[in-house]
Amino acid sequence: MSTRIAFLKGHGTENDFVIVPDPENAVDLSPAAVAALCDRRAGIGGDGLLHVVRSAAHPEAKAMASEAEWFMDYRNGDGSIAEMCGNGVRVFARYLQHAGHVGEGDLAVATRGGVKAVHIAKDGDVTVGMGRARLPEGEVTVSVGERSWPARNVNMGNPHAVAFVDDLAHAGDLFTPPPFTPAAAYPDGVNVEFVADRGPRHVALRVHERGVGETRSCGTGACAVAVATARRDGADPAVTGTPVTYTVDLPGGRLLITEHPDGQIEMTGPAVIVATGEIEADWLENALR
Ligand SMILES: N[C@@H](CCC[C@H](N)C(=O)O)C(=O)O
Repeated sequence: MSTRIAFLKGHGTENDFVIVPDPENAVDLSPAAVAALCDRRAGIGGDGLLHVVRSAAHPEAKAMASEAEWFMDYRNGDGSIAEMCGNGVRVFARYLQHAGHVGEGDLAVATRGGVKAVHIAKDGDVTVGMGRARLPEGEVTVSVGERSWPARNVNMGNPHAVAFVDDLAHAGDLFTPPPFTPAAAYPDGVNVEFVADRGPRHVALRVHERGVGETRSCGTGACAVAVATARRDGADPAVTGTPVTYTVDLPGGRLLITEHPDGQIEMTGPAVIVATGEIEADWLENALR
């Protein structure tokens, strides 16, 4: 008889994830297995996968176990590993609540980008403390087809290139990675955000996610965009002593990003569990042949 592996499906502003609860880290999730599960036609489908493991049971998270019981082992849809996923943390927290591991209020989640403070509000929104942005110096250029734009290099634990455009349609087809220069700016690839103004402290973006393609939302991308836009507009909370909040519209919904005077960034938005099910282990084995 075929064994089955429990899974859930969830999304945060339509950045969607296959969720695999595996407290003792017993499920073998090779890059090929993750890519098969995230395949939208032959698998379950998702931009990425959230492997839910007790921190104490994962070699990369053991050191964080005293601060955070659960580790978000995040994978991109192509099976690659990323340092951080902002929407993923919110959906991960929603899963922990759904499974009865935590209630509303505050919790800590271990990630490859460190321990993140999360708040599950009564109204359903989930806020995550994303840490500080790093803004490496240097000129970066990104291209789509014949067009090129200067971009701001912003690191939110994972790398981003933020380009301001007049019209989001100019970014064209973002399924394939937009080429960038210089190559040395992003030795491990990059997430690319195209941003257009919508009003005071209000922007809209489209994104190509490294290891995925064009997605309908990217949490770290929204944070990178808020910081890049604030600096472009001459707003730096570290200088003024006043927090700055940007409304960021993405194809899949809206995120609110606040940067505090100490540089800490908070992101708030929805996180939804859509379905629960079982993966046929035989199917997965065959898919990997
Ligand atoms: N969707 C995520 C970002 C996921 C990681 C990214 N594709 C990378 O490779 O860095 C988010 O919500 O932040």
